[in-house]
Amino acid sequence: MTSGPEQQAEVGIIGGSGIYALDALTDVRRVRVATPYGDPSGELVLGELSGTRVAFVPRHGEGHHILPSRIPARANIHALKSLGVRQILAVSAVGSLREDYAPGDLVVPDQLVDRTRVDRGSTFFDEDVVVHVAFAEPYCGRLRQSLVEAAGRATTAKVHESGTYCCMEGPQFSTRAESELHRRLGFDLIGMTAIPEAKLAREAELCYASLCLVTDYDCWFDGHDDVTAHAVVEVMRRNSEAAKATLTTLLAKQQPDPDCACQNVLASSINTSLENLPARAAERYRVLLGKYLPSGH
Ligand SMILES: CSC[C@H]1O[C@H](OP(=O)(O)O)[C@H](O)[C@@H]1O
Ligand SMILES: Nc1ncnc2[nH]cnc12
Repeated sequence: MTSGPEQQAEVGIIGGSGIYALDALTDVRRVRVATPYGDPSGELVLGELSGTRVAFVPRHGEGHHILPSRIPARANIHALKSLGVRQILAVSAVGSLREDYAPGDLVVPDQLVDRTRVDRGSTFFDEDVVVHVAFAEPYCGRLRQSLVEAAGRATTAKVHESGTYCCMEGPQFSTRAESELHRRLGFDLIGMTAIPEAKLAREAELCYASLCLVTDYDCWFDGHDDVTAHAVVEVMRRNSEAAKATLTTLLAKQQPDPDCACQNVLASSINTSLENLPARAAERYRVLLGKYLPSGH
């Protein structure tokens, strides 16, 4: 683990489309963090927000050059964990699949459906150790509640307390038939990035919640323009202050809960005996499994 309090953070913030920096951070320093899973999306920005040590990473990289299928989510989450982060707040632009979730609204999703198609590196534990984490509730309930309250206090935007986020592969947006299908399947939001981020945060025993900004009605709604990338970024440009104000307000009050189930999930999830774990595996997984490794490792 990286040492020195100035190299540590309590909360990780992952920025999405339109959120490539946090201007309100003070005492800022940039760090390059190496991980067993390669390089994160870029340097991590360490700083203080509302008195909380924060580490920020824009998932698409600065200048938005990483497509959803190639986001190095394992490296991003591992890097945040190695800096001491216990909670992750993720920000995303999403399309809406229902009329009452309108562009400009904020949504804190409570459910997630994985409709990605390619291997995005969706587990840390891909050799020597087999882990099956519980994922019935993919987001941390406590952190979601804090986001909902903070958004209500910090903005005048409409805040929706729940929703099912469907993660598609992209990078192309949906056809009209797919958009209709997603609606009929009961999904509320469409995006391309919550998977594998949420799965990996759970495996890393981090509380994880997402603040979604509705940018469009995808392409199902007669009378509304079909989504384009430029339209998404333009709506984000107009509404990103609401997301940033929500984060600032949340961090002024939020305390990590060491007893949260998210932070102890591996206690009931590791199938492999760690007694005779090869040394190179212990090394690879030290940041993630440290507290479960037998002494001597
Ligand atoms: C720029 S439009 C499509 C792009 O926006 C969303 O990204 P993020 O979740 O990082 O805000 C969507 O998932 C796509 O990656
Ligand atoms: N309509 C849409 N589909 C997929 N990802 C999105 N991100 C923002 N709007 C989106």
